[in-house]
Amino acid sequence: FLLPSLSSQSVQPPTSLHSRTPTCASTSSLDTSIQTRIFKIIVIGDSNVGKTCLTFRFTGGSFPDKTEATIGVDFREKAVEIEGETIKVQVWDTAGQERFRKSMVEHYYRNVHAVVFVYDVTKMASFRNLQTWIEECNGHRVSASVPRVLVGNKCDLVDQIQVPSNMALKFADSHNMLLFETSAKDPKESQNVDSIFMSLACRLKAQKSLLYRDVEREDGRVRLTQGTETKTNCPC
Ligand SMILES: Nc1nc2c(ncn2[C@@H]2O[C@H](COP(=O)(O)OP(=O)(O)OP(=O)(O)O)[C@@H](O)[C@H]2O)c(=O)[nH]1
Repeated sequence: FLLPSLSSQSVQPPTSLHSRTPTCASTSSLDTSIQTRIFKIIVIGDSNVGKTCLTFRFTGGSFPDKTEATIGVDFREKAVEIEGETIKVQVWDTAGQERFRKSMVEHYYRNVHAVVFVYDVTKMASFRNLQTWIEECNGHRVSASVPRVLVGNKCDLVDQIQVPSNMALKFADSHNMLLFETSAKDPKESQNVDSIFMSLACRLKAQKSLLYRDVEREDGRVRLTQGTETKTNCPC
C-alpha cells in the first residue's frame, strides 16, 4: 500500500510493525543481542497544512522544494539517540484528502505510539477541523495513554495568521496536548520542529514498553518480537 510522493525520503516500515512474531530471512551480520526500539508516530490533519513538509524537515533536515498531495501514506524514519539508546522514530505522513486516505485509515492507527495533529495557522478551517480528526483518532480505539501533540504550522506567514495562539492553547489544554507553533519552511524553526518529535520520543522512552525489534537467531532465521517494559529517566 505504499504510494510515496517523496520517494527519496520515504522508507518502508519494517515487517515487524504489525505482527507479534513475524519471521524473515536472516543476514549474516545480525547479532543475537541487537535490539532496536521503533516509535510509530502518525501525523494527521487537513490537506495542505504542511504534514509532509514537517516530517521532511524532521527526518531530512530541509524544506522540500515541491510537494504533491500524499496518497495513502509516506513513511520516513530517523534514528535518534536518547540517553545512549538508539531509537528509530518512524513518522507516518498521512494523506489529508479523504479520497487518498479512506483505504488506509486502519493502518494509520494500528499500533500507533503517538499522534501529531497539525493545523495551518493561516487557515481557520484547518483548526476547526481538528475536532473531526480527534474523533477519527478516538474512533480507532487509540488509547488515551497514547501521547498527542498539536502543531500550528506556517508561522512564517506572519501577516496571514488567522488562528490566535491563545485560542490554540485553550484547545490544546482542553485535550491534554502540548502545543507547538512553528514553521516547516523557516530554517530558524528547524530546532522547534525537531523538538515536536523528540519530545514525544523522550516521553515514549520514559513511559513504557514499545515496539522492540528483538533479533534472535533461530534455525537460520531471525525472529522479531515485541519487547518488555523498561523505565528510564529521560532528561526531556
Ligand atoms: N509558508 C509555508 N508554507 C508551507 C509550510 N509548510 C508547508 N507549506 C506549503 O504548504 C503546501 C502543502 O504542504 P504539504 O506538506 O504537502 O501539506 P500536507 O498537509 O502534507 O498535504 P496532504 O498531503 O494533501 O495531506 C506546500 O505548498 C508547502 O510548500 C510552512 O511552514 N510555511
